[in-house]
Amino acid sequence: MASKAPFTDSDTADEAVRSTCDDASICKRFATSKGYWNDPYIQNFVRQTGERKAPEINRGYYARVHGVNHLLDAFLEKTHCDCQVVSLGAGLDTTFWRLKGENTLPKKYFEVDFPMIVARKVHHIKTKPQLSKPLMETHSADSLLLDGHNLDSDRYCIISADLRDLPSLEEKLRKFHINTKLPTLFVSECVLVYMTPEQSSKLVHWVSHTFHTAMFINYEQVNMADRFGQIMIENLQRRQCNLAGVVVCQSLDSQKERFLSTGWESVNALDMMAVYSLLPQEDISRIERLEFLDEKELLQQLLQHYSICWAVKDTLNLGISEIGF
Ligand SMILES: C[S@@+](CC[C@H](N)C(=O)[O-])C[C@H]1O[C@@H](n2cnc3c(N)ncnc32)[C@H](O)[C@@H]1O
Repeated sequence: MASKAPFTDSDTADEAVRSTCDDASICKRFATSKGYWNDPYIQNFVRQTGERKAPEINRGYYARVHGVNHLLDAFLEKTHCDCQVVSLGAGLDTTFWRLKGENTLPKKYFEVDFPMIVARKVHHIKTKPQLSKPLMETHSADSLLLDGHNLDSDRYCIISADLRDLPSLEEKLRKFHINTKLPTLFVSECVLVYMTPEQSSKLVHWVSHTFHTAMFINYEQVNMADRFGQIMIENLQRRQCNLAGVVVCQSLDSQKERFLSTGWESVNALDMMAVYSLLPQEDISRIERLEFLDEKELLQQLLQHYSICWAVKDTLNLGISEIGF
């Protein structure tokens, strides 16, 4: 009889990486409860805990969510939603429901994460009408697949896969009818940093060589070689969370190089301090009135240690290389 593989270090390491999904959604839920932005869906995935988050954390998440959404919405506009979106390491993200509510859904919205995270997400979708109802509205045929490991419908698909296993990821995306000829946006938020540089390079190389017209938005750490960056690394290591790809997070140039060396036509990168200053200032004034911020310097340091990098390959000449802040 085949015996079950023993529990390994990599199981512990992957468990620590999966737990970052809860960090993100708990922080997003807290920030929305304070009024930083509106997300009526996230409460279905995470309960409000008594734990408070510091104002600089809330502002950091505001910049992250608005920065990524700004680029994502621009891509949907340029392609008139005649496109696909693939959210890598999507966790408990709620963007599908936002886009459904705003009537800007792409042709199909894909998400990928580890099987355990997908199982949790699918369970919430099955049991919460606020999540399942919009999904059913976008689904015409009676071929909705909803098992513990995947969800597939006309417009929304959640796939269990390990992003480090490219052949398996590709097979699953094709099984769920990804169309490599349709303009496709890939999004990752603090995901590639948990893979080795070789693994993330292979992934971004595969995207640029497989999709005719594509964009990749990557939000993650930057300037990690300084003292503040070292403290961030040590804090995560204390939770057994190893940043296997941290060498790519040394600078904006090293972030860009990952894409320039893998066949993308144009690449841009900004740290989140710059993004924060380029977001609509009327809304920034509103959120800055929500909570008193004592530690202005800490906010600055935090924002200088995260970045958005976006890369484009525009074979169809849709003008997506013009997208920016
Ligand atoms: C920091 S969380 C971000 C979640 C979500 N995108 C958000 O911003 O709310 C990172 C996510 O990436 C997933 N992830 C990391 N490495 C992965 C891998 N090799 N394969 C699949 N998912 C992975 C984790 O499980 C987790 O859900």
